[in-house]
Amino acid sequence: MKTVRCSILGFGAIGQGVAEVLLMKKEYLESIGLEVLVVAVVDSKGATVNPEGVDLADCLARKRTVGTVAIEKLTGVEIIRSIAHELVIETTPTNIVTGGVGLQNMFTAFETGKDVVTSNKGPLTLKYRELMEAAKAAGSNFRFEATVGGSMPVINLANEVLAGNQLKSIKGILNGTCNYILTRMLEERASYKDILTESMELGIAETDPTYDVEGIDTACKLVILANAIFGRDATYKDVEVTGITKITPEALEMAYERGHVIKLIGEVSRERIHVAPRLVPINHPLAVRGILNVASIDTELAGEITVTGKGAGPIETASAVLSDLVAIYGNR
Ligand SMILES: NC(=O)c1ccc[n+]([C@@H]2O[C@H](COP(=O)([O-])OP(=O)(O)OC[C@H]3O[C@@H](n4cnc5c(N)ncnc54)[C@H](O)[C@@H]3O)[C@@H](O)[C@H]2O)c1
Ligand SMILES: N[C@@H](CCO)C(=O)O
Ligand code: NA
Repeated sequence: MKTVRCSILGFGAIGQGVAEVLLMKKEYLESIGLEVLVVAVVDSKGATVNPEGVDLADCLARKRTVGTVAIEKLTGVEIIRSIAHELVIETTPTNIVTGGVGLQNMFTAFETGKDVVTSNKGPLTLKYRELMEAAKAAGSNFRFEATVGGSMPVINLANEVLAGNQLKSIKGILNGTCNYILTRMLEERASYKDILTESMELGIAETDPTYDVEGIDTACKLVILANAIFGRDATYKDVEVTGITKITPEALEMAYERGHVIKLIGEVSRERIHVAPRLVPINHPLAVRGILNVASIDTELAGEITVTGKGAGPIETASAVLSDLVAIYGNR
């Protein structure tokens, strides 16, 4: 049995989803020879630490009742430096202005030779090249399938499953919150404000939901795809961005009467990165509903390959974190 010691930095919707999935998948992980021991859980107020393994069920219960896991006043960086472990699971909020605490966590993880699996888009949007170089210099694994499309495989699909195939573009819906809002505004005439509030309660919206509705979140994901799949050196400023805040129920209904839905469509190629609301025919493969994401990958050898799946949500996103963890440590 191989023991993988890890920290979970950020214990909101996704950090808690990861904890639940690690509890659910304990037997499966053992069946492939892995014992995953969480040695520290950190939120904005502090940490729970145990080098022998924290009690995840207790952390989840305390987070729900008391609102924090803080027992010790330790930050992510302090945990990374002081507690022996192999893997940092980084799920703090996305911040595309400074990279947030996630950027420091990731650089410190690589500095100390640790692997990183993350759902946090900020650091990858701002400093992709620097992070890759730091990971490479340290000989660390760095995987981030959860950053784009949540549970929907796209980064590993493009780079691993489709290896050798030159890719021309990726086009699709990469924000679950916007798709949920647009779907329910059209189908139930629900109010924009109510659905946005519900999205926050469901744990699918960003910590700052303007990131979702202004198209910023989709832009970040396109930057990650541009860098990770198309070999570009892009940052947020390379993206043309329009969000969904000006879409009215009347516009959605008028489009529908003419056989179309309005979707927030992102597209990335070697030449251009852009996101904006676009008309999509009702029966088109990109016309997915609710929190679903979809990505159409235009390939050199295989034509278009389209995937769809839940783009947000704690357990769904944790499924991508789990697959990255297994890809690093499992004997597949
Ligand atoms: N919610 C989703 O469906 C989803 C899906 C894919 C990716 N993501 C990304 O995953 C990350 C987490 O999203 P979330 O929905 O869980 O956000 P959230 O706001 O629910 O949780 C963020 C957590 O980070 C903690 N935190 C804040 N500042 C911190 C600090 N300085 N040190 C330690 N912890 C700190 C908060 O206490 C909270 O526990 C974000 O980067 C987001 O973009 C979210
Ligand atoms: N807020 C994001 C989470 C997934 O990255 C969304 O709604 O798609
Ligand atoms: Na994904």
